[in-house]
Amino acid sequence: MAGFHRSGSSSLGIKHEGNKQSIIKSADRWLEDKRKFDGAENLWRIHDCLYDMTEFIDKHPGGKFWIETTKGLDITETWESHHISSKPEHLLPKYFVRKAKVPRNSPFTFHEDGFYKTLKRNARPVLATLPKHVSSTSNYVFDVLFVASFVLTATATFYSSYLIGFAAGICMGFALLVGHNFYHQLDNFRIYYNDIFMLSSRDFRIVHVLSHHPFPNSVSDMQAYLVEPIVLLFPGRKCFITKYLSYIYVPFLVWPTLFLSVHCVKLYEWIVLGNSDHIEKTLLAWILPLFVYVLTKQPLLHVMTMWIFVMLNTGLWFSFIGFATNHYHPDIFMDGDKPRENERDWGVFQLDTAGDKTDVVNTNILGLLFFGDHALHHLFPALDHSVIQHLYPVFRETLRTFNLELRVMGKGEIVGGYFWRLSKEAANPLPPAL
Ligand code: HEM
Repeated sequence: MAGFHRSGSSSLGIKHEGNKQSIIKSADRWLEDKRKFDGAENLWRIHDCLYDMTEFIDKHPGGKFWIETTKGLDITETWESHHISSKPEHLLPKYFVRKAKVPRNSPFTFHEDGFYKTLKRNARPVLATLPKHVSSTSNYVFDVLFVASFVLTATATFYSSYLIGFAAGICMGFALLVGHNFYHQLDNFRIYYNDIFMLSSRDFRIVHVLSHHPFPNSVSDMQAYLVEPIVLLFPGRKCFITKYLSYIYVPFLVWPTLFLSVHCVKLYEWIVLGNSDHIEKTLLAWILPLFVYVLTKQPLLHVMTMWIFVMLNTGLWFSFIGFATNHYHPDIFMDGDKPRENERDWGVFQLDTAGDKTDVVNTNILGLLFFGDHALHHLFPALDHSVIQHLYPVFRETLRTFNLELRVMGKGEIVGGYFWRLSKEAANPLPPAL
């Protein structure tokens, strides 16, 4: 138990070195570390086969990014969960190169008669009956929040109102929470809204889509160890400061400054260290202060002060809803806890590591704003929030078939559970149960 998060060992048996990195972790380091253990031999690995997808990069209907970024990785989990139709399976043999030489660095299974594959098959006919425009609600909500964030920030600056600045921060926080819906989908222009609000679309797609989603709460989940050793979520020995003071410094210091700190590190790497990789995406964040400066004609210092104030509130709101919820209640499995003995179905693991909030299950817009319908989103991340609503009947039926339950908790329980997790050292000795 002691020092688990520092040694990087995993009760699931996953090898990864990510949590040995410095405080501000780099998404590219995560990719590098994973390549070392995936046995993909500079190709693309899916289950135990290797494929050469080079020719397919520009042809991928889900966009170039996914294939280009994942060269040299085992993409089994992401591939399985981001496609529901059987089209990709039929296409795959065309790119087959050879069998992999080493076993997968992942304990998860996708058996045809297991929970996840059964759910996927059950979902297909439901999805086929849904009209195409069903997902447009999310687009409208995101567009409105995007425009409102600009208007509120400009108004706050013009009237020097920190109250309006606070509202702008909340609005932008919601915009980023809704924006999360779009990261998983095919390449689309709306992901750049997030860059403008200081959340790098490239980094977040790696940290969240390629790392957190396939391997939630495991040593390979970069989101869970992102700010180690300041925020320690895994079981293991914690020093006095992290154990007793994180209740204070996490919500009042780490959350508000999250985006600004990462942004400053990126600027430092560019200006001082000369690393200009993807710098154009980082610089998109300056569109907002530039717009406010030109529109309001206020002194630059005032524009910058208000922008920073808005971003502090954005970080706070986004982190409060995003991090303090869903994954970290001490009853929820965290790598280091005792895992299930014989059940390694990937879908069951998603249920073991995700919690749902009582008041945002099956509520469409509320779900979109507050990270609701979390378990279903984890099972089908590429589906728009407005679409996953329609899967509840087959989801519940499949849960019954496999004698499983959806883990639903009250808001207070989830938030309290997060802070309890910050100080919890002992690993859970019993496997998770649903
Ligand atoms: C990291 C790996 C991958 C990710 C994250 C990913 C993601 C996606 C996404 C988001 C879509 C759009 C889904 C939609 O709008 O309904 C998609 C579509 C698709 N992808 Fe991928 N993809 C990956 C790898 C692959 C690979 C290796 C293949 C090769 C067979 C592939 C074949 C397809 C096909 C054929 C579609 C169209 C599916 C359909 O029309 O039903 N993808 N992918």
